[in-house]
Amino acid sequence: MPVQSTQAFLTNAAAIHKHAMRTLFRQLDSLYEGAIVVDRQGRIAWIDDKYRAMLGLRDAQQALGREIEQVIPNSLLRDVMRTGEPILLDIMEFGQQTFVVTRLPLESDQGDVIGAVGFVLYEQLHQLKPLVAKFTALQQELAAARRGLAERRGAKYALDDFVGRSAACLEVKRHAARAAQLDVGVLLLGETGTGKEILANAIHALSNRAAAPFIGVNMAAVPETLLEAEFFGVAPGAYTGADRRIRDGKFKQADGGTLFLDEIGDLPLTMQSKLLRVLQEQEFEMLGSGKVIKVDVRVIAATSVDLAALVAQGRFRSDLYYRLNVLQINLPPLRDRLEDLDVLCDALLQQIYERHGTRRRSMTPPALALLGAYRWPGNVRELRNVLERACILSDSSRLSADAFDAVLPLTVHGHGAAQPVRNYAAALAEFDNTITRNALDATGGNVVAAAKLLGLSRATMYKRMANMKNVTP
Ligand SMILES: Nc1ncnc2c1ncn2[C@@H]1O[C@H](COP(=O)(O)OP(=O)(O)OP(=O)(O)O)[C@@H](O)[C@H]1O
Repeated sequence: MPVQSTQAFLTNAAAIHKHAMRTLFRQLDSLYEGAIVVDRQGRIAWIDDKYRAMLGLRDAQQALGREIEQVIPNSLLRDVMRTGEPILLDIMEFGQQTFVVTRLPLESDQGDVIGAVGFVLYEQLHQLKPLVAKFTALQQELAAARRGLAERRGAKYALDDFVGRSAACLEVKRHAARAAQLDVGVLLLGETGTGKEILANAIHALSNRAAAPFIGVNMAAVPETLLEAEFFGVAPGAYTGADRRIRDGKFKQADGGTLFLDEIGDLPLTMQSKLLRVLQEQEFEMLGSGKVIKVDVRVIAATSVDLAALVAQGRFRSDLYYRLNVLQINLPPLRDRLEDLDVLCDALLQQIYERHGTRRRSMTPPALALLGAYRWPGNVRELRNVLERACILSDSSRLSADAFDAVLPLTVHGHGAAQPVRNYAAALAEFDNTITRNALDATGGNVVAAAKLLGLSRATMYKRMANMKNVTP
């Protein structure tokens, strides 16, 4: 184009616009693979033959006048009318097919939205194929991850996993089965390693919430400053360093299911009132969002401390205590149900065999008698740990009392031999090491539980462990 006329053309903005629109519409007409129009009520007012054929409709009459979603379930044309905003490029699924679509609102001369038009683009579909393939693959991955998460979030144990046939154990199981029928707060009381988590899982699995998630939080393991975020989640950018994505809290994750609050006695007072509010109202605010989220969650709490004593000392809110304690189940320590030792050993040895794939083992009567003489401060968890180590150290398929010599803490063997006179500091350090190691053994390496057993804070426990490393080669 000569310079003169180009300039004339460029200065005439209205002409350019008109020309561009004519070109666009001419091209669009040959670009799209199908088109559909809905009226203000979201009913199909017009559909072209190409779109009709893609949707598998015999004639236009099968579509005209019907609600758009009845014909195209994933249509967003109604949203376009509601917002008045176009959706210029989107991927829409229709059965097994994936369409790349454009949606525009239709306006009257007065600017009122009177309907919407949707196009399926076709040239672009070809060009966007790698993108569509990636989108489909990502969607499949997401679905698989969601399925995996749901499985992992479900109950890990059933009532049969709570092993024992003593009267005390059967009583516990009877209470648990009853608790499953009632949608009320349950409080599980028992020393560390008595199976509180197993029982909480089992109650969930037997309840009519079984298909929904079972989510656990250990109050002793989450630092006080993080508890609120852990419970209620964090909105994107709620504070400096917060994730740009929403992080759901445990209440949201457990929606429809059961939330297991382990070591509830460690819940700080400030969080106790917040927890009480959620339990009463079944709603909470996600941190940094101000949005109220409604949930339907059943809470099972557990503790190894005397919660009633904490209430008496004013360290645990009595109203929260009553709310959690509608039904109480007391789990007996292992030393009070030693008649279960043989069935427990059988079940645990079977688990060890399944996990490690080594040979099947059984117990000799003297070995059982030796285990029966021990006090088991770490309860069934400690028993499992002791059996596991005996299996590693012994080649025999029948575990004799000897197999436990190097495994059981000193107390069970007694201190018969005369002890040499030693330097006081060295003896004290050795004593510290021994009880620290014993507590860790008793709890299967669980530092929080071991600190509890010794009546130490977590920080002191870590200090002891560090010292232990310094002394022990
Ligand atoms: N009744 C039981 N039957 C079979 N195994 C059990 C039983 N009780 C406990 N265990 C074993 O002990 C381990 C610890 O159990 P669990 O975590 O349920 O105890 P807990 O009371 O919740 O302990 P903590 O108070 O330390 O959290 C389990 O992994 C399981 O191997």
